[in-house]
Amino acid sequence: MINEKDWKQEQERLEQVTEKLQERIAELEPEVAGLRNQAGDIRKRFWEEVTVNTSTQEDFEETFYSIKQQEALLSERERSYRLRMQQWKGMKRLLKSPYFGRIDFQEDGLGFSEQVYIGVSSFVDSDGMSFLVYDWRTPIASMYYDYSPGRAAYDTPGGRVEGTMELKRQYQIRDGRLLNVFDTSVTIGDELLQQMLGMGADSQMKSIVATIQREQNAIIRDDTSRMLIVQGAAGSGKTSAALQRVAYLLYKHRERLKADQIVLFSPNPMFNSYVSTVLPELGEENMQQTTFQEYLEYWLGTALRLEDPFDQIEYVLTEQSTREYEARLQGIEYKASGAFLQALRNYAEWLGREGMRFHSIRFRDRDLITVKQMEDQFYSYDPSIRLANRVDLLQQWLLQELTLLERKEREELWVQEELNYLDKEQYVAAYNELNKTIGVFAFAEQYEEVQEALSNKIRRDERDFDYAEREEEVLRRMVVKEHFQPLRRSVKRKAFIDTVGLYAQLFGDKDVYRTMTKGSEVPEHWPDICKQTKEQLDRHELFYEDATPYLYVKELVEGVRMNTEVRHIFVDEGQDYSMFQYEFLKRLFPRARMTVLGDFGQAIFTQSTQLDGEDSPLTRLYGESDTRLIRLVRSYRSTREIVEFTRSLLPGGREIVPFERSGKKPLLSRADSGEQLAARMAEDLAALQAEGFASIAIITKTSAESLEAYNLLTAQGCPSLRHITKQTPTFEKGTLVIPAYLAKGVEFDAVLIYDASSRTYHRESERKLFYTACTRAMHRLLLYATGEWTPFVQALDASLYEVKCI
Ligand SMILES: Nc1ncnc2c1ncn2[C@@H]1O[C@H](COP(=O)(O)OP(=O)(O)OP(=O)(O)O)[C@@H](O)[C@H]1O
Repeated sequence: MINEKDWKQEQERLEQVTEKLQERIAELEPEVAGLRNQAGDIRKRFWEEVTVNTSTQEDFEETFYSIKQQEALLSERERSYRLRMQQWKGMKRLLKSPYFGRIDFQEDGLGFSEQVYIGVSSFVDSDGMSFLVYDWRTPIASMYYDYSPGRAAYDTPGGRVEGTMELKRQYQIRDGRLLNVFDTSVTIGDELLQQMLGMGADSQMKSIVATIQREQNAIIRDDTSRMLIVQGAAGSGKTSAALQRVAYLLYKHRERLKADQIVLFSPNPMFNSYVSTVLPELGEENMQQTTFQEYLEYWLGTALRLEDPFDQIEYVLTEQSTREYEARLQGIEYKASGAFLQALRNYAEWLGREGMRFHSIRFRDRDLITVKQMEDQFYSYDPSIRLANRVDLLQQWLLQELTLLERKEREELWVQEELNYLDKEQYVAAYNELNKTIGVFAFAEQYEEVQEALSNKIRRDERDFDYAEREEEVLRRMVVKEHFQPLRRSVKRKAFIDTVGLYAQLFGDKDVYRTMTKGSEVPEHWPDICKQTKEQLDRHELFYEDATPYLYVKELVEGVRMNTEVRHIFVDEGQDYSMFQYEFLKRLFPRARMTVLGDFGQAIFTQSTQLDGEDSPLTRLYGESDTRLIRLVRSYRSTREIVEFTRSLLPGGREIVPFERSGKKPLLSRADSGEQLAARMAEDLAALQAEGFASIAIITKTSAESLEAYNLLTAQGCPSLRHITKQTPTFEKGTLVIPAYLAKGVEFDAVLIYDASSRTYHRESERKLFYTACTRAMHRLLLYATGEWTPFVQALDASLYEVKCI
C-alpha cells in the first residue's frame, strides 16, 4: 500500500479523470443521437433525395451520380455514427475503472518523467494532446508488463526508446471507487494477481489485462512469426494470452484487420461460450469461433457421415484390448502420422500415371460417358500437367461432351413421350422461351437484310417462321436441358471423381499399397486397419481419424479450396490436432498466420502432435525461421498444493512452477462400496457449496460414467446437478457432472474425481487424461476410489495429499 499523501493525490486524480470522462460522455451523447437520427433519416428518405430519370443517356448518368452521392453521404454518416458510438462505449467502460496501472518513465535525454496511466482504452484530454489514459496495447504501455522499476525500453515504429522507469503502480478501481493501490518493485504485482487468482471460477473466462505476465506479453505482442507455438503447462494462461493477443492485433492493425478475419479453433462448442465474453469486455468484437469438426463436416458435405472426436475417444477409453482395438489404435496413430502424409503425396504422383477412379456419367439407366472413356481422356493429357489441373481439363471436356450428347438426346423417343405429358406451366415457359427465340430470329433477319443490302446480295427467301416446328424444337430442347441440368451441376461439383474409391483403394494389399505410395511402410496391424476402414466406407461412414486424410486426397486430386480473407488462425488445445490437420489448415488459409497453443502433458487423443522439441513436426510446417516457440511453465490456475500434486503425475512435470497461492492439499477418500462412496461425495459436495464454491465439477472418465455418477448422486439427494454431454451448448456455473475430455480448457473452484481407482485409470495412455481432469481445479481437489488407487496416484509421494478414511 502507499502513503497517505500519495493516496490523496491518486484519489484526486481519479476524481479529475472521472469528471472529464463524464463531461466527454455528456458531450458525445447528443452527437451520437444526432448522427443516428441523421443516418436513419437519410435511409428513410433515400429515394426522395435522388431524381430518377432515365429518358436519355444524360439523364441516366445524372441519376446514377445522384444515387452514388446519396449513398456516399449515408455511409459517411453511418461511419461517423459507429465511430462516435465506439468512443462513447469506450468512455462508459472507462468510467467504471479508468485505469489499472501506472508507470513513471523518464526517457533518456529528456529532463522530465511522464506519468503513464494504463487502462482498457485510451482517453485524451480536450487539448487533444495529453493522454489521461493510455490503451494497454500502446507501445509505451508494454513496459508495464515487461519491466520492474529501473532501466526499461519499448519499441516503436520509429525505433527503440530507452530510459528509466521510476515507479510502477497498480490500482483496483471498482465502479469509480479507488479500492487499493500497490507499488510494485519486482515483476508486475503479485498482490493484484494473488487477489485475481483467489477469486471464484466463472462460467465465462475473464480478461487478464491488468496482470498480464512478461512471458504472456511476448505471446500477445508477437507480430513477426508466421507460426507462433505456445507450449504451456495446464493453467499457465495460454487461452487467456491468446484472447488478449486477438485484442492486441485488432488494435494494432485496426485500419486493415477486422474481427471476422481471425478464426479461433476451439476444442468443443461449449468452450466457445466460455471464452466469448473476453473480447467484448475489452471493447473489441469477437473473432470467428469454430471447431475443427464443424470445418470437416462443411467440407465433407452430406455424402459421408463423420464420427466426431468425442465418439472416437469414448471408443479408445471404453473398449477392451482386443486385436481389433489394437488395430484401430494403431490406425489412428498411423493416419495422423507424417509417414502417411508423405504416402498420400506419393499416391497422388502415382495417380498421375495410373489408377484414377471415376464415376461414369449415367442418364436414364445407361452410361452416357463411361469410366473407360474418362480414363482414356484423362491419361491422354500431358503428364507434366498437375493432377488437379488435369482434372479441370477433364471437367471442361465432360461439359463439352454433355452439350453434344444433349443435342443428340433431343431426338430420343422418351422426349416425344414427355412432350405429351407437359403441363400448362411448362407450356407457358416454352411459349415465353419461344417468343424470346422469335425475337432473336427477328433481329437476325433484320441484321441479315442490312448486310445483304450493303453487299447487294440476293436474299434467301426464308423469312417465314415455322411456328409449330419451332415450338416443338424449343420444347424438346427445354425438356432435355432440364434433365441434363443435374448432370452438368454434378460435373461442375466434380462428382465424377470417385473420392471414396480413391481413398478406399489405398487400404488393400500391402504390396499394392507400397507400389502406389513409393514403397511406404505399413504398420503391423495393416490388414485389420484396412478391413475396419473399408467397412466404414461401405456404410458411408468415416472414422474421425480418416476425415482429414480423406479430404487431403480429395484436395490433391481436385485442387485446393482456399480462404484468402482470413489473416490469423488460433488453434487452442493444439496438442490434440494431427499433422494432417495442420497441413490442411495451412492449405486452407494460405494468407493466415497461425498461433498454436497447447500442452503435450494434456495430449489425450491418440492422434496428438508434440508441439515443441526436436521431433516436433509442427516447427517444420512453415519452416524454422518463420516459427517461434514460447514455453510457459508457471501455472496460475491452481493452488500450490494442487500444482505440486498434479505435476508429479507427469514425467518431466517438475519444471512446472506453481504460483504462490496456498490452499488445502488434495484429499483422497476410499470406500468399499459405490453407495458408501456416493454418500461421502454427496456430503463433500454440500460442504463445498456451504463454503461458497459456486462452480464445482464431478469429473469422470467417460460419458457412461458421467451418467452413472449423476444417477448415484441424484439418488443421494444432491440438488441441481447438471449432466454435461457433448451436446450441451453452453457452459454455466453450478455443480456439473462432466467427462474429462469435455472439461478441457475450462476450470472450476473445486473438482471431484469420481473414480480414481486402478480399475478406471490403468493404461499408460490414460495418464494424461487423469492429469487433465485434476488440473481443472482452482482451489480444491478431491479424489475418490473404491478398491485400489490408480497406479498414477500410488506412485505419488504421500506428502502431496491427505487421506480420509470412510
Ligand atoms: N496473467 C494472469 N493474470 C491473471 N490471471 C491469469 C493470468 N494468467 C492466467 N490467469 C488465470 O489462470 C487461469 C488459467 O488460464 P488459462 O485457462 O488461460 O490457462 P491455459 O494455459 O489455457 O490452461 P489449460 O491448458 O489447462 O486449459 C485462468 O483463471 C486465468 O484467468
